Amino acid sequence: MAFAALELTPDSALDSASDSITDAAAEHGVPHIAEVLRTRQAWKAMVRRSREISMLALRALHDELCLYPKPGLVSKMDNGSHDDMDAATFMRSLFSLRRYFSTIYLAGAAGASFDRLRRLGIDAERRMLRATSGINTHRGAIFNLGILCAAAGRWEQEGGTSSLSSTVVCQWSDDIKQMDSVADDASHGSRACRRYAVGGARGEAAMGFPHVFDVALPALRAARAGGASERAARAQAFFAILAVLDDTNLLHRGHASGLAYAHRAAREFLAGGGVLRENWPARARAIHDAFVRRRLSPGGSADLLAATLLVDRILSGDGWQRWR
Ligand SMILES: CC(C)(COP(=O)(O)OP(=O)(O)OC[C@H]1O[C@@H](n2cnc3c(N)ncnc32)[C@H](O[C@H]2O[C@H](COP(=O)(O)OP(=O)(O)OP(=O)(O)O)[C@@H](O)[C@H]2O)[C@@H]1O)[C@@H](O)C(=O)NCCC(=O)NCCS
Ligand SMILES: Nc1ncnc2[nH]cnc12
Repeated sequence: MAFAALELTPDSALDSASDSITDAAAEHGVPHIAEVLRTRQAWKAMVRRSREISMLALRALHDELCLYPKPGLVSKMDNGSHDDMDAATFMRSLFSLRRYFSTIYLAGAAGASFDRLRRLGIDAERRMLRATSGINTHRGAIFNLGILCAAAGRWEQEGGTSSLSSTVVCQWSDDIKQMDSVADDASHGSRACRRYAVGGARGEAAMGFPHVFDVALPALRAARAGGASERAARAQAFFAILAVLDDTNLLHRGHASGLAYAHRAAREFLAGGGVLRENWPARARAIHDAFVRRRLSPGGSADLLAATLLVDRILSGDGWQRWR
């Protein structure tokens, strides 16, 4: 997938011209013009960084889609437990979000309220539904990765001193918890949260994404360190999430027994050596087929895998150009 087409031509020529004007203005005693130009330069750097973050979020969603086997879920190999969507649906959805992630990064950098983030998320969901003819592909991802992009904006503005997870909690946890009191009863997820007393996406975000930072990211990095391929490391991270997450999609479709079945299958896969076993793709494929037979689809686990791949790249300094 060449995201280069979406990458903007670096405006380094304009940057160097602007730098020389700034220096001249400062030298000849017109500091306010220099300050204006410096502010303009800082803003342009932030916009460039927001586009890098957007590309990282789109790559994370694309990498999640492409991972196979991924029990019950859509990939480019098959549609998993779904009759209403395929990989093309996810690709249309993913590209409809390219401006959303950069916008919400800038909103976070500017210290936006949760209400502002919420409105951006709702607008993004509207664009997603238009792109997918009404299919819910990434509603949870809009929420999960949107908050993490906003947190990245805030965190980078503050110099990266605290942690991304604590930035989510400090900035928006109370507001996210308040969402419960006005939850939309119509959604599968909010009904599952109430019926089974689980936190769902809101609970995960309000706690600073523990399944990303404390479960999946360590599993991803340990698998890489153990010599696993990138595909295998991503599969290991996915199964680590699936083994423990209260995924409301699993509860919605499979009820408590479906969630327990999914947890057990993932734990057995990991206990059997996970991806460090030679035949892991065959074992993962057997679990995928069993989920499809049961119509189970862990969409929340898929979202948190994408969130993990995004966070991994942000924390590893991945980006097209250093923005400062
Ligand atoms: C904040 C909301 C998104 C909360 O939505 P909801 O009330 O529905 O509650 P949840 O189910 O908890 O979350 C919604 C989606 O989040 C994913 N998810 C599920 N469990 C978890 C979890 N434990 N942690 C994190 N994320 C989780 C999941 O999304 C993915 O699955 C969907 C696709 O799968 P599918 O099976 O097709 O789903 P359905 O169509 O529902 O089922 P079928 O009909 O096919 O059987 C897809 O969305 C994936 O992303 C959950 O579905 C909501 O209140 C909201 O959007 N608020 C407004 C926006 C906002 O506040 N934004 C804040 C700033 S960005
Ligand atoms: N690959 C996928 N298949 C089904 N639902 C999903 N939700 C997020 N990613 C998904």
